[in-house]
Amino acid sequence: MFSNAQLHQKNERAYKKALRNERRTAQPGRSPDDHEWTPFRLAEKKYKVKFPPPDLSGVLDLALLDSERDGEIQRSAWAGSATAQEFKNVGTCRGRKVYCLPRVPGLIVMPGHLTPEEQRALVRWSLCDHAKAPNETNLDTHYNIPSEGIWSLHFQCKSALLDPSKKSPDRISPRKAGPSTVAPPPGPRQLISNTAADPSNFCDLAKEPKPLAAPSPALAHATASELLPKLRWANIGWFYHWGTKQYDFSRPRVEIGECVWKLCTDIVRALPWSTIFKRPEGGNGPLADHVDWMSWENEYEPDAGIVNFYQLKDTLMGHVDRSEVCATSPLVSISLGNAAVFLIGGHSRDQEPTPLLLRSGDVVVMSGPQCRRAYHGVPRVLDGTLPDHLLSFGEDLESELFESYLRTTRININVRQVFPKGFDPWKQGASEPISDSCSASDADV
Ligand SMILES: O=C(O)CCC(=O)C(=O)O
Ligand SMILES: [Fe+2]
Repeated sequence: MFSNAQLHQKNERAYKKALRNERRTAQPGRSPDDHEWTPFRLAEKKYKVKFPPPDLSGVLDLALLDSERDGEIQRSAWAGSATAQEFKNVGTCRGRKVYCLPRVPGLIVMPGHLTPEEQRALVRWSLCDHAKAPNETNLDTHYNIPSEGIWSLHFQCKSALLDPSKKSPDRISPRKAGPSTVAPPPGPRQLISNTAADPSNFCDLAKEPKPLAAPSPALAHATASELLPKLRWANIGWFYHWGTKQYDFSRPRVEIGECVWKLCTDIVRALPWSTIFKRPEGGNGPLADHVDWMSWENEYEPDAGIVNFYQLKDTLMGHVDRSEVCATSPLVSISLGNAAVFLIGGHSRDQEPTPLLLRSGDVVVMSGPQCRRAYHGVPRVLDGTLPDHLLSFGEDLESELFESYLRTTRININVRQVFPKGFDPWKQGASEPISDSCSASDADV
């Protein structure tokens, strides 16, 4: 087995062997000519390529500015460049530096914003506290996941392996399609482009039927440890309906975990908004006058979101988060675990995206009308980039399980505000939430 570092060195035997393999297995003529792809798709393709490893010299890697992170960067074979893209320091937030990218007004990057302790606490929160009922995960569409949640059951499976006096939990049964479930269309998952929500169409979108997704047919019983790598997302706050890509306001919102709610509100209150949205010297620069940043300090109220769990092979295709009625208020995005290439472009895929390297503990905020409705995606999770502080949870079994899970994982906590302050969905005609039962929705299992 060759190491990741060897696959990055052109004169290594491993590199040459992998290159020969790649040439043998490449299937010429399968993809359309490059000129048929939009600049966003081209960038996705570039960073997805497994071998030869993509060149990250055009990827802005702001961790390189921080000498405290030298070790973390040098231990992995991946690094971007601190000069790849234009950026400016616009002040501090909670004592850490804040950067903006002039190419994407409203995009805020805070490298290394979270301490190692905060990162470990958020990993625990994501897996132990959050990825379970009443929050929905992608696994719920297909399996009857017991209420303890997938992480606790995985822990019980592993404990039973080490201690024969402990009983291993029963295998998890697959769900059966019900009379009201709707099978997803055959073939690869459709990229449905949903209507952008706004206060004027909210009522119609809220009334659209949101049927339950049908489970995949013929799934076998499985252990929690077998299913854990298939955990892909856990819902936060208002329930999201994947079939229509709209929120389902007929289901009551689950409170956001206190630690995440507080972290996001502290960040939004402490950001130097007047500098971030300052019009460039002497001009009618691109920053619109109507950006409502002055109200965010008091009116920011996160109420929805998602925790994304990426295994090393997973990607998130370019998309726009347009289901929130409020199209400007800050979206807070927290990266944990392995690093990734994040692409952010403009309002169409025709605009070439800016690539950023996001590492564990980095926080990105997407705010204002240009950035909140910009195309963005994650074409690559970078293997071997887990920082040491996520390999030191402790000495007990659960700590070991966190460490081994994280070696192949990136977690992203993505927190949003659906409604502008003062907008009352029930006065607009949305049906009141009816029950607190946990239904299942479309998922990649
Ligand atoms: O994983 C990320 O950094 C971005 C996630 C994202 O864009 C989303 O959940 O909509
Ligand atoms: Fe997104």
